[in-house]
Amino acid sequence: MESCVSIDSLSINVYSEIGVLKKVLLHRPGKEIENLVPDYLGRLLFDDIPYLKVAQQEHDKFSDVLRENGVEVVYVENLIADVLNDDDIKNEFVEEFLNESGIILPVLKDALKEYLLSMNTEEMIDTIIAGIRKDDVKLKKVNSLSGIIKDDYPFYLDPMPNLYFTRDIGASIGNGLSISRMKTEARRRETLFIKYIHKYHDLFKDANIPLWYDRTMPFSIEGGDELILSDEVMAIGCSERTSSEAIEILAKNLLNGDTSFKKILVFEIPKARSFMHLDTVFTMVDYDKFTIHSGIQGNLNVYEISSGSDGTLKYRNDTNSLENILSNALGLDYVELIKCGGGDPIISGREQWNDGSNTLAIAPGVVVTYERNYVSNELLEKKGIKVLRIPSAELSRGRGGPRCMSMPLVRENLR
Ligand SMILES: NC(=[NH2+])NCCC[C@H](N)C(=O)O
Repeated sequence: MESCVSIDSLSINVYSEIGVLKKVLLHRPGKEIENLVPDYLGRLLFDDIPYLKVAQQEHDKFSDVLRENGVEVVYVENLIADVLNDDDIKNEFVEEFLNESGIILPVLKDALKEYLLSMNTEEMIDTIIAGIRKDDVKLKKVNSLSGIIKDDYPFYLDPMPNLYFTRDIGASIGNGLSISRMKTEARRRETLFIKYIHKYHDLFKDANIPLWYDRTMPFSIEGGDELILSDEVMAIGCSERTSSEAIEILAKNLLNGDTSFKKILVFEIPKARSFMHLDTVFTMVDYDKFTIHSGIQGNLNVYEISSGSDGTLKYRNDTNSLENILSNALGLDYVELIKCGGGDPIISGREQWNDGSNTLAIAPGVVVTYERNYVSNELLEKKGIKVLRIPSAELSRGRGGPRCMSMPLVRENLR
């Protein structure tokens, strides 16, 4: 992908999983984590409650490691604050947000709107992410049955504790964007941030960024399933979160769009919480090296999608070994699959659960990982990979690792 445009001027440029990372979108976990309570953990997609203070320290360490390695870190909360400093856009956003939160009772909607709009923009964004408890807002007395009989659910607006997994809400693909349609109600509103940033932020609004998929489409797809193997090939997980219908729509738009992409490899993985996205079991760490969780190896079907000259999609079940499928796709003689936890059933079970296969490559052969997955980390080093470890006691409780916690916006193109 040679181009005469300076890469620093591009708002989105991602043609690989491993090209030098220049700019990335994160969210620093905040008060939303403290609104997690045992009764609603499952619905909010958590298994435990992280200790916020330590989770923030760990997240700051993550962003420090990225900055020390030349990556520009931008935060969702700051970009959306830039956008919502315009009063009309702020109104539009709050209105849409409340509608999507299922707030239909007019008296409640007015009260929440007034409550939110009484705050400064930054405070309002933090509150929207943290959730609004019922005892935060005083409602006008209304003479209605629903005003008298109350359920004991504590929130008017649910918290969004998963927002620190920015990977999932969208995916930069080439110079375009796929805005996710999240599978679960718990995460669906998160993608409003991406919608507004894409539509209104100065960094994006005039850049003519094509949308390969949009959040309003009816089938679910999440960024953790979208991997850019090269400037010609993507891998997409057909998983617990990403549907075959969504993959087809994205494939049609991308493969028939004005891009270099020619093929999508669809990895059909078991639909299970511990394998929720493809990147929980498979990530790229170097030109010819991948991490893999052995739990999927026997259970993997791979289909290739390409586009015919008339724009119709063609499908082929590729029954080769995964190594052969990947080396063919990348034009290499050989690729190596590095097993999470060395393939030992206990170690790999434990380390994969804590995202041992979820590496974030910041350059070919250089990855950020959780330090707790020490067996997988040492193995990566033995294979010549440079491993930058970050602390993860609290962050890992959300079931996502460094790749899940980052949405690359700009990577250098590979030579
Ligand atoms: N790309 C990923 N693997 N993301 C992990 C997301 C974890 C989050 N708790 C969820 O269930 O949605």
